[in-house]
Amino acid sequence: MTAQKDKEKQAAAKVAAGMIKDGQVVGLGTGSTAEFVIREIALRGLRITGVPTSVRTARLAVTLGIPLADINSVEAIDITIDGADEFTPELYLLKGGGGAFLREKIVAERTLREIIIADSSKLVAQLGAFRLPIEVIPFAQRYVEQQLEKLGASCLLREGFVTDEGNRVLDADFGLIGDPAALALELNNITGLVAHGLFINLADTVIMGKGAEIVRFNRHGS
Ligand SMILES: O=C(CO)[C@H](O)[C@H](O)COP(=O)(O)O
Repeated sequence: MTAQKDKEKQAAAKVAAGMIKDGQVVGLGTGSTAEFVIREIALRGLRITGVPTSVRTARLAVTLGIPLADINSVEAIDITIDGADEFTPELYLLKGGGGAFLREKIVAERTLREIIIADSSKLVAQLGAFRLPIEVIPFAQRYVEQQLEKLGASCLLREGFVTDEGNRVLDADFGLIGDPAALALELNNITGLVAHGLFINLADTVIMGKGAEIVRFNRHGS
């Protein structure tokens, strides 16, 4: 199963790498799927400047000889390739299994094209089988938990995990999420909640490996 998933991830990564042009500023995602595209960029000798979404990704890129830029030194990011834990055909994403979703979301907000690559297990009709990651500043942990409980979630603290920004992650179970856009707005209003893993209207395209095929999903109007 894992071998099949890896083949699908790799096939999607190859297609995504083919969308990158020399000279571009490229957002580099985090996770096992994103790793395939980072390796593919190095393998093809693409002359890009990478903007990493995590310390983990930065380390991998440096090891592979990919030049990096600080996000605050670039005016725009041409294209970003990242993974997701779940996505719907409408291109709502649930991200953050790897805990890098705050930086991933900032990079996604700043990129001209957000491309998500995935194996076929990530496609769902409704988000929420995967717990929703929520990044909180340590001081607000209990307060945010209480607010999430009021919204119907049960939370698990990701034990022993600290984000690249020094924060904690709560993995929240909301059950299946009927209206991700509405939930995202509610979460955005909680003080001390730094980021959540719902990506609404951020992905332009999902490239999914499915067996020997590649299936593309495009956001309406993008
Ligand atoms: O959001 C993420 C990290 O914060 C990853 O994209 C997501 O967890 C998917 O990971 P993988 O490609 O290993 O399945």
